[in-house]
Amino acid sequence: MAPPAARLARVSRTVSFSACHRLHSKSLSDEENLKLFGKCNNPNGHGHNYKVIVTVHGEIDPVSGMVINLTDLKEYMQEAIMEPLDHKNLDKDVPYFAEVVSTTENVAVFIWENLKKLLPMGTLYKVKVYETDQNIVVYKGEETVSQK
Ligand SMILES: Nc1nc2c(c(=O)[nH]1)N=C([C@H](O)[C@H](O)COP(=O)(O)OP(=O)(O)OP(=O)(O)O)CN2
Ligand SMILES: [Zn+2]
Repeated sequence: MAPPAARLARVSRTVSFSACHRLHSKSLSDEENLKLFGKCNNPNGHGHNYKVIVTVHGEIDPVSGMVINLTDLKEYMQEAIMEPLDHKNLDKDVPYFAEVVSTTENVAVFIWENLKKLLPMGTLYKVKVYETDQNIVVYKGEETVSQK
């Protein structure tokens, strides 16, 4: 008789962190930055209470009944999200954002790359970042093929 089919599931966990930032691109003049980013280019920055939902996918282990132990996922999210980002000035305290504009898109990529290093290979499925209740970014690790 055929063995029972493995069941695939997605598991999510949420964290919230507070941070401030300023939208400013080093590739643009001060005037261009102000025109592009408006109030978000305020030199002294502004703050958000970000919410992040991380989703992992994989087979439900028949012995443990888990795709991933949520206690482990909590620790990975602490290391990948809370420690580098919570109560930080993204642009000044997080080296990644010294050269990368601290948009929510790039915050999602930063979190993805950090988590990918910690999670079992191929299990990270989605990073969803709420900058506000209205402004939401989803990143699933996609890249375009380099033209270089
Ligand atoms: N594509 C993106 N656009 C913008 C981002 C971003 O991360 N990605 N970020 C901002 C600013 O950070 C800003 O804080 C958001 O401003 P706004 O849309 O005005 O949202 P608010 O909640 O401050 O204003 P409401 O009017 O209450 O919605 C801008 N653009
Ligand atoms: Zn902002």
